[in-house]
Amino acid sequence: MVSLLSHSTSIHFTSHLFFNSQLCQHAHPSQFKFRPRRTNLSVNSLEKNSSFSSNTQNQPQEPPRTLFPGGFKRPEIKVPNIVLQLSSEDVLSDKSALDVIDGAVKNRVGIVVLNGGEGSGGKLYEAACLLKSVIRDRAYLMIAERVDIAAAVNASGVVLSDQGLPAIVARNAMMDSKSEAIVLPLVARDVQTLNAAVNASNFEGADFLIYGIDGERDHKELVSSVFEHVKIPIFIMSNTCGVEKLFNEGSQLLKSGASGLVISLEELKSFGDDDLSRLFYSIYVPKEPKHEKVQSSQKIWTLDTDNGFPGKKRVAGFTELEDREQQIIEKERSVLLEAINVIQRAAPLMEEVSLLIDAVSQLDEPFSLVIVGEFNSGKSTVINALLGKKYLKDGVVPTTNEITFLRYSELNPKEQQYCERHPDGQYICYLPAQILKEMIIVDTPGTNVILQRQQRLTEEFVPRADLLLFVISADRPLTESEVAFLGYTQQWRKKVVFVLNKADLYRNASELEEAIAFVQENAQKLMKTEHVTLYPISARCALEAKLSTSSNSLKDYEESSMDNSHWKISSFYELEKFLYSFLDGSTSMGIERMKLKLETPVGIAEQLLSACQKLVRQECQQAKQDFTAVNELVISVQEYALKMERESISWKKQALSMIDTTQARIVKLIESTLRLSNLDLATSYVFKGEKSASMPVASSIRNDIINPVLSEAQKLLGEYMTWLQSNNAREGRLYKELFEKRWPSFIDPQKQAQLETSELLGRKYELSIKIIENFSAPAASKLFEQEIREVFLGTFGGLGAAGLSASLLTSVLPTTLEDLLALGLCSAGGLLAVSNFPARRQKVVDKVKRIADALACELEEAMQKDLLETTENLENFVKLIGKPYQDLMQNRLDKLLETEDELTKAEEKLRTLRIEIQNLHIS
Ligand SMILES: Nc1nc2c(ncn2[C@@H]2O[C@H](COP(=O)(O)OP(=O)(O)OP(=O)(O)O)[C@@H](O)[C@H]2O)c(=O)[nH]1
Repeated sequence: MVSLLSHSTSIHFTSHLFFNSQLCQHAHPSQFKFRPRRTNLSVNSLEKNSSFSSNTQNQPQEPPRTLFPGGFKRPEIKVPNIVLQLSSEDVLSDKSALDVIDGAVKNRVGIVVLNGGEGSGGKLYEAACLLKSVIRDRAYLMIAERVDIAAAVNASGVVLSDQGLPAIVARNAMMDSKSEAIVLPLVARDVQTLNAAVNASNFEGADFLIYGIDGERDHKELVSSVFEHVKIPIFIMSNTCGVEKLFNEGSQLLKSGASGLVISLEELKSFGDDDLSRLFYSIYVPKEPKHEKVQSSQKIWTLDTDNGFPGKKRVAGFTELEDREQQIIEKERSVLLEAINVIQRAAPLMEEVSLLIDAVSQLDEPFSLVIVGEFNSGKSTVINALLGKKYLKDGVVPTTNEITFLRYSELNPKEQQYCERHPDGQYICYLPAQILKEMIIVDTPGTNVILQRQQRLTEEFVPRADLLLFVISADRPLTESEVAFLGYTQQWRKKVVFVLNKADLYRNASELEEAIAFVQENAQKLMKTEHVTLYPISARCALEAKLSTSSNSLKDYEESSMDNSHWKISSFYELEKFLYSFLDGSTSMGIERMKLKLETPVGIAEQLLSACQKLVRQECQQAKQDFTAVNELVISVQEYALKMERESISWKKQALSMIDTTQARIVKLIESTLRLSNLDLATSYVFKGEKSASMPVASSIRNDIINPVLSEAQKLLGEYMTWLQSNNAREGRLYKELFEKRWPSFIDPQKQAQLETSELLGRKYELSIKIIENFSAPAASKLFEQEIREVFLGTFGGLGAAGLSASLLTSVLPTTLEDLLALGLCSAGGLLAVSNFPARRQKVVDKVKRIADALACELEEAMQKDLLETTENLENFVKLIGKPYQDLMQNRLDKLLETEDELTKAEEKLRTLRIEIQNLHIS
């Protein structure tokens, strides 16, 4: 099984090893993962996407969800592990239960199964919700039988009983409800018999089994048959009572091959953490010295395996090149580690980086030949034929359910092979076959199967392959789904060797030639190459031929195949020759192998880096747009200022017209007062001079004109200020909301709280109101009175009574001109003085106008200042709230550009490395 997690953590049993499925569903927009940012796939489209079904090409192309073709990743189950089985009553009525579970998922328990018990669906749901909130993503939460509840609480999967739903139905229903999820749901079976176990694992594609045993007999059956036939993890549920007994039984079962125990809440409470640790460690034995024989009775799970392959580490290759290869490996390791670093920084949620981490950890491993093809195409038979013995099972229905590594080991003569499930989940078989001395052969589950888990396993493994042996069955040469799968392998730029198997099915040579031409022609087109390596073979015949010879050594077989002129055998020999030549470092093929091996991680790194580049480029673009947008938003406040300026004109007009009207009224009053005919007034001024009482005109100016207009002006300016402030506050709020809505992730609540609009936009100056407040009506009226008095005095002071009496005549005459005429007639002596009267009066009028104009000017200026201060206030406010956004965006942009640069440098280093690998040659 492919491990997508760091091997450095491989031996820890519990929580942190679990794939963080929740994480997958909540990608931060600024952080990339190959996640369904936009996908909202229906079940149908999921199904279409999930396998290379024959109609794949006719479907509208969805952008890929991940680099894996189906867009899904399998959840991984770490073994050994503890499954905690609970009922809803356990969760709902036992108050201490949640604390115990919380502690357990932190340490030892990796899977929690919730049974309905006697409770209703409602109770089960309630218990599931509680459990989910406690467990979070630290362990898998599985619900027994109820797919609906599992989906509703976003559980990791379901456990089905023997009589429960078919696994595929349950899986599809879960996927339907989690259409955004990238991780496939888990489906487990609760079984009691060997048949049910085999059925669930091999035909249903269950992810793991819970196997209930009852007593000694069951125990023996388990060891002898179930563990032999079933490769998926098996967790044992025993009815043994007592902690000590359970402990002993558990440790024996673990040693025999069980993946873990199923325990109840009661048992969990009585087992301490230490007991559980002891239980797991009891199955480990000290690491055997390399090269020593592996005893099947004593499975070894070494604690210090730092990669997926326990066993000896060696690099195949011809001596002359070994040093050079080793040098390149060392350089490659450092370049790749750097690339991993950059990728993890550029796209922290890109889980595919685990492919590269795995590939780096396997740099020292032997070459891997990975056999792929549709189910039933004869992959296992091809491998058996290569190995010279029927090590792997074959059959007409899908038989390979796990990625199986075949590695070399010299076993004792009685033993054929020894297989074990590595804690990382990989299935490894050690065989004494010659060809494995130089390469690891990897058997994969067939593609185009109804069992999605198997399909995913193979897809996930493809990037790690050094060479793919693509087995095509002669009875269906190059199906549409094979074409799609081939396309996927090319996405990873894999070298592919084609095998047209079951060639014995053709009736004659011309049929065979036709099929070869067909496959070759299409493969050339698909792989866009002139040269396609294709071997038509009959693995079955080749195996039979090998088995019929006394020894399975290459030499014997060679002789036997030479004797046998039949092409069915000789063609297989050709394939074998090709593979062996591949292993010989002294030949160009051997160099080719070395290059392929070295290029595998480079290819993965290139893919990931280019995906990262694309992502970072997109983010950069987005960041630039955001940066421009935020700057534009800050600047846009100037438009608001202009708009306010425009609208303030009408306010100013109103205020000025008030002054104008007042001035006109005062002028009118002055004109009507300053008349020669206004004898009473004149007399009173002339005779009483300064001592005369306040004139009625003055109080009229003050009380009837200025005072009312002042209060009116105050009201108007108050409204003006309110208009300014409310517009400002509204606009400020709008800006604040705009920033927050548009870039919600940038908000720092603490800082934001300090930026309350009311405070920043509150009233401060109100100059225009002050101008009016400072305008004193008594002072103004006094001034006017003074002026009027002076006019009278200046006119009549020197005339005496005669002049004045003459003016009596005029008291009935209405106009000033008439006044003058009358005066002129009456007293030529007073003419000069009196004739100045209109000019004096005009002076007063002018003075009034001047005062009014000055006031108007002052007020307009103050109103303008108020306006500017308010809009500036808003501008400053917008600048202030925009600043953190501008800074953050600038920062983000700088970081992205830096990351882009780092990615480019990493790509350049990879390019150089690739060239160095390409330049490897036999000296
Ligand atoms: N006629 C003929 N049958 C073959 C040949 N090779 C394999 N078969 C048969 O094809 C069937 C499938 O073979 P397997 O080797 O199990 O195929 P597989 O690809 O490993 O199948 P999965 O593991 O299920 O993917 C078996 O019945 C084999 O006996 C061959 O060369 N000729």
